[in-house]
Amino acid sequence: MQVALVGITGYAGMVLYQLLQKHSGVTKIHLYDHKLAAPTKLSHVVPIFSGDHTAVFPYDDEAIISDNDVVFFATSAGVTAKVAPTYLTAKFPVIDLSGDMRLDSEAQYTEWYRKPAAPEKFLRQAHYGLADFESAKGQIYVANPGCYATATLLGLAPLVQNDLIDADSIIVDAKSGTTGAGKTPHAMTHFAQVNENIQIYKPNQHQHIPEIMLELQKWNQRVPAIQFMTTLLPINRGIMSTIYAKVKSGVTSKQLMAAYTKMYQSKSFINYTGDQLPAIKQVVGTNNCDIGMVYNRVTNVVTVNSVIDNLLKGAAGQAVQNFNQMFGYPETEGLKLQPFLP
Ligand SMILES: NC(=O)C1=CN([C@@H]2O[C@H](COP(=O)(O)OP(=O)(O)OC[C@H]3O[C@@H](n4cnc5c(N)ncnc54)[C@H](OP(=O)(O)O)[C@@H]3O)[C@@H](O)[C@H]2O)C=CC1
Ligand SMILES: CC(=O)N[C@@H](CCC(=O)OP(=O)(O)O)C(=O)O
Repeated sequence: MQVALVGITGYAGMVLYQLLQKHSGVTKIHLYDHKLAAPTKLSHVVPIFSGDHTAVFPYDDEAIISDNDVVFFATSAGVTAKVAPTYLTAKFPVIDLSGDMRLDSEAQYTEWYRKPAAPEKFLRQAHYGLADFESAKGQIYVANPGCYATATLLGLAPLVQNDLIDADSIIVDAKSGTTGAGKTPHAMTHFAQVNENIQIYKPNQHQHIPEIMLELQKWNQRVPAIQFMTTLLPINRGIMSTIYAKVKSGVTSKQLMAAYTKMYQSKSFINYTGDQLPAIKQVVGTNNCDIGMVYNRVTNVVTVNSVIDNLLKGAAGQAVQNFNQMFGYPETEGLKLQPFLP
C-alpha cells in the first residue's frame, strides 16, 4: 500500500515513519509538510534522519488523494478540523493522531481545545479508534485516541464494563513524560523546569476528559464524571495512569482479578500484571499497555496502574494497530517491538 504521512517533523510523526518503514504491507511512504514550497530531502527537513534522502513534499490534499491509499495525520490540534471534510467527502481513508475528530460535538471541541471545530456532521462520521475495544475495520476516518485517554480507558475498562465500582468514585492521577507535549519547547517543558521537578498542569481542564467520558458512558451509562489530574514527569517517554475507585458493595477481590484476567487474556498488546504494579520502563519502546491492580480491604479502594509509551501505544503504535484493522493486516504487523533496555 502507498501511505501518506503529514507531520514528519513532529515527535509522533517521526516514530510513525519508523514503524511504517518496517510494515510488510507498506510499499511506499509519501511524506508531506505544510511549511515547504518545493520537495526537499528528509535529511534536510529533519536532521535526525541524516542518512534518509526521501523527498518531503509540500502539503497538497489533491496529491495525497491521488497518489496514496491512506493518509496519517500526525499534526497539531486545529489542522485536521479544517481538512477532514475534504477527505470524508472524498471517502479517502484517514488515520488522525490529533484530537480534532475525537469528540462528536463542535461546542465541546471548542470548549476543551479552544479552537474552531470541524462541522458536526463530519465530527459524527469519525470513528474513535481505541483499537483494543473498537475495530476500525470498514471505517473511513479514524480518530486515534489521546495518550492519557488510552492508558486511562484501558485501565478502567474491566471495572466499568463489569459494573464493579461505585460509578461516581473514579479518581485518575495521570503522569506523562515530556515528549507528550510535542517538539516545541515552552516554559513548562524547558529542561531547567522539567529536570529534577514534578509539576501538575491543566488541573481539571485536560482536553482528554471529554473523550474519556464519551467512551466510559458508552460502556456504562451510570458513570457521571471522573476526577482527572495530569502531571509532567522529568522523563522523555511514558505515561502512568494511576486510577482509584471505591469497589461496589459485595464485590470481592477475586471478582476484580477475574475481570482483568478475562478481559485481557486474549489481547495481544495488553498485559495484566496482577498485583505487580507496572513501571513505565517496561513498556517504553513497545505498543503494550501493562496494567496492575491492588485492592485495599481497609478502605475498600481498588488501585489500578496502567502504563504505556505515549508515542507508541499513545500515538503512532495505536495508529498502526488501527491501520492493520482498517486494511485487514494481522494485528501485530509492524508492532512486534521490545522495550528499550536497560
Ligand atoms: N506526543 C504525544 O505523545 C502524542 C501526541 N498526540 C497528538 O498527535 C499530534 C502530533 O503530536 P506531536 O508529534 O507530539 O506534535 P509536534 O508538535 O511534535 O508536531 C506537530 C506536527 O504538526 C505539524 N503541523 C503544525 N501545524 C501544521 C499545519 N497547519 N499543517 C500541517 N502540519 C502542521 C508540524 O509541522 P512543522 O514542524 O513543519 O510546523 C509537526 O510536524 C498532535 O495533535 C498531538 O496532540 C497524540 C497522542 C500522543
Ligand atoms: C505532557 C503533555 O503536555 N502532554 C499533552 C498530551 C498531548 C495529547 O495527546 O494531546 P491531544 O489530545 O491533542 O492529542 C497534554 O497534556 O496536552
